[in-house]
Amino acid sequence: MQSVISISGVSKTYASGFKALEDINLEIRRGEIFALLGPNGAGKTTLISIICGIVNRTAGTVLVDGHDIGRDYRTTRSLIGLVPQELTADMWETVFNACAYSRGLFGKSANPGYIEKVLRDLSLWDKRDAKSRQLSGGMKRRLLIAKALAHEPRILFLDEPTAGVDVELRHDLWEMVRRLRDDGVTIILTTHYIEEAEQMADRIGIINGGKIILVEDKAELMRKLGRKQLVLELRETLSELPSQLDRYKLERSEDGKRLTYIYDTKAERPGIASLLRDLDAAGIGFRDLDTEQSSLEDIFVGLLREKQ
Ligand SMILES: Nc1ncnc2c1ncn2[C@@H]1O[C@H](COP(=O)(O)OP(=O)(O)OP(=O)(O)O)[C@@H](O)[C@H]1O
Repeated sequence: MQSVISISGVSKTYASGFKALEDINLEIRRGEIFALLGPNGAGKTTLISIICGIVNRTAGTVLVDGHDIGRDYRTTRSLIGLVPQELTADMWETVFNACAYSRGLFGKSANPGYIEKVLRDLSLWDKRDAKSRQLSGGMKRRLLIAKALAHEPRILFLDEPTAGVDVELRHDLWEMVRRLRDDGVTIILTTHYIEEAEQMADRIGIINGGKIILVEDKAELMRKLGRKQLVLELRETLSELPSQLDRYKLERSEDGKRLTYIYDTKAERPGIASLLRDLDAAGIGFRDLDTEQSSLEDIFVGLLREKQ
């Protein structure tokens, strides 16, 4: 698939001397939902800000739809809609006018019908004459999205779109993002909510300490690293694991009351049946058992630990 954003060799050292990004190479595919996942301070906002031309890079190149962000700033910026992390809105402007004004900033001719559609999609039409300061926090966030969409961008950046929003709005946003993607808009979202990446993304990039440590199809990532664990609550405390169980690489809890078996869900023989038989043969009884799918969170935490 063709890249809509090509980032090569991008580094950023802030004036303070802090190196926020180091040699970032990343291709964003046209029409995908790409989640940039990373802990606080990883460099997500810095990277987005560079692509949007808000922060200058120290080294490297960024092409947006084939245009250089330095040389063709006006073109690249007009292709992009940015929903910032912080709630900033022109307090005195009405919802409708704020959107119409945003559109005008990009030199697009007025199109009240389009603005109406955006506001309706975001359930803001009823509030079109309200001033921003009269909106609730969730509505302000919707307004930021409406403003970012007002000039019909082909690429939408959402920086922590659901930080501090309620579950309902979060699901509304996810639905809207999917609709935009269906219309051919490329979406890049940053998040540290793993659930968000898991729910939404086609591909996931993990960034930590200013470096991209992994980029992968979400499904592939979950498949490759997706493991399940079986936890057995033992009937009696086990002080030592009998050697005939070695091949299962069981993990014994410190208090000896629990055994954990990690298995690959894709394996032809995950080995559960034989484990239970062998436990029985070894005289180890259990009173309860539970299985857990390792989530993207486990994968993420595991990866960060590995890279440290
Ligand atoms: N203007 C600045 N001057 C100096 N350092 C900065 C500046 N802006 C950001 N940084 C530092 O760069 C690093 C990356 O910040 P950035 O905001 O890109 O992280 P982030 O991944 O978006 O974090 P969060 O999830 O908390 O939003 C942080 O250590 C931050 O303190």
